[in-house]
Amino acid sequence: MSKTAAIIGGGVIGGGWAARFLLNGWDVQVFDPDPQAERKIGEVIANARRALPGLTDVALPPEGKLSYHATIAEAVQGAQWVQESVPEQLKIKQATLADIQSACDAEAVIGSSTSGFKPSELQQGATRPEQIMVAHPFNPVYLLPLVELVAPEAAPELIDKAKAVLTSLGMYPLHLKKEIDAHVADRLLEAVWREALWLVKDGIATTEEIDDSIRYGFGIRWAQMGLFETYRVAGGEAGMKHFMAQFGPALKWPWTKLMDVPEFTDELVDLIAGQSDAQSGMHGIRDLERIRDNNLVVMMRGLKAQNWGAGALLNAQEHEMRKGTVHGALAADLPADALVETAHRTVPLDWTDYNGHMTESRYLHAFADATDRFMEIIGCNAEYISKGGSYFTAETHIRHVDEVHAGVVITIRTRVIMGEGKKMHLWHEMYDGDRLLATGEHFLLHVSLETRKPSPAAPHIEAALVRFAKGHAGLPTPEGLGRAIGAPR
Ligand SMILES: NC(=O)C1=CN([C@@H]2O[C@H](COP(=O)(O)OP(=O)(O)OC[C@H]3O[C@@H](n4cnc5c(N)ncnc54)[C@H](O)[C@@H]3O)[C@@H](O)[C@H]2O)C=CC1
Ligand SMILES: C[N+](C)(C)CC(=O)CC(=O)[O-]
Repeated sequence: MSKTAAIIGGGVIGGGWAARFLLNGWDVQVFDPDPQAERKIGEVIANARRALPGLTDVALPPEGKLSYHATIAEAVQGAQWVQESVPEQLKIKQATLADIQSACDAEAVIGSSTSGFKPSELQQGATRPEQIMVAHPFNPVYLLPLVELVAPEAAPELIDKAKAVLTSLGMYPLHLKKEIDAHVADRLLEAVWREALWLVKDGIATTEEIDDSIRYGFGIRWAQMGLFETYRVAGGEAGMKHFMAQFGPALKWPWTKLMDVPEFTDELVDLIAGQSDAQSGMHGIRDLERIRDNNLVVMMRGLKAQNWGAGALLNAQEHEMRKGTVHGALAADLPADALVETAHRTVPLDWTDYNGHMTESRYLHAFADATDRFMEIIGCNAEYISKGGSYFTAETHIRHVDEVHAGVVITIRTRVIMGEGKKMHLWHEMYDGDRLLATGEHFLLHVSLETRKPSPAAPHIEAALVRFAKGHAGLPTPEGLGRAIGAPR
């Protein structure tokens, strides 16, 4: 069944939602009265196409279909998810939700992107209040996984459905059981924002100095452990109680201005905007978005390698994406006489270099991942390795045949040239569609991780390897096999 999302309001946040759904294979139907909406959403989606597909090491499904509609009633037709992202004004939101409910499927999830309104406020006057929930995302919606889901009155099945959809989009639904103004994350952000305004107004620090105090320090820390886990570590061996004993008294000192809000005068707005222009005005907004996205991709892929926080979420998404596909299959599920597809992934943003194409070390990275996947296929998986058997690479030869850029989906197909006893000789071919990009020839030895010396592979692994070696022996010899760099002497 095709999956359809309706995006009502396609500004910064609606555009981000449109990209998140579209790039995960959903059809997206947009309504926004702004005549510039199509252009603006197109620019957000273009940014998302650069950044999102390379986050995981498995390619996303083919993009869905994007369409623009003249009315809300038309846009919500057939949608299983309707996301409202109109301006943060209660009256506009309530009127929009009423229009949505008069035309949408009664089974659809209606999510509101509201940063601050409670579901009970949004639901006032609604025909089916229990269908409306807060689904508060974070900018950029196509990269950041968090969605605060607030729906105290919704049926548990609707919540489960909403969680399942968001998870399938690679998002992290944080289900809050109680409604409160500004939910949880914006309460925290608001406290920091308020304090920062005071610091500028009082002439203590500039916008740039405040940003530096975040991005060179606790901002990096928060991205991986949050507040409480970070402070637990800061308590040292004595832990959280010691931390609280040490810093608890400071709560009573005048370290914050709490609810004391600076008056929002033109002077303050000009002061902040002027300092912000001086700090960042040399970059256009789309440039800043791309800088932000590059940094987020690199950070999230770093966390992915650690299998931690937002990175662990990417690994879980990838695991689901592999299920039931050739990328989750094992030897017995695959024909012995055909090359084995060991990778199908998008070239991530951080794999390119100053020449504007995939940098050479990433060819080895991609081939090494393909070898790992082939090892998994023949049974040399994490469990087997934890018991002390594995393969070490003894020799590698890579040929760079053609260029490839970030965002391109590459496929690697693998052939066993020789596989018997301890020896495994693999030949990888990397393609963009039919275009050969590179080949990788790798010779590996099975080893004991205890002695660090070559050792026989377990019988089931050798059998799986031999099966492919025999099946592949009948295929034509690949061009370039066994080649060395023929330097004149
Ligand atoms: N900008 C941010 O950082 C975040 C905003 N939000 C929330 O998302 C919602 C939207 O905010 P933004 O995207 O930032 O605003 P925005 O101003 O960028 O976009 C709002 C869009 O709604 C359209 N619009 C206006 N009236 C409409 C109507 N009656 N029907 C359909 N579309 C209409 C406008 O043409 C515009 O494209 C707000 O509730 C906001 O609190 C949530 C998370 C972060
Ligand atoms: C400023 N804001 C309240 C609209 C911010 C959010 O709601 C979340 C975010 O992306 O920072």
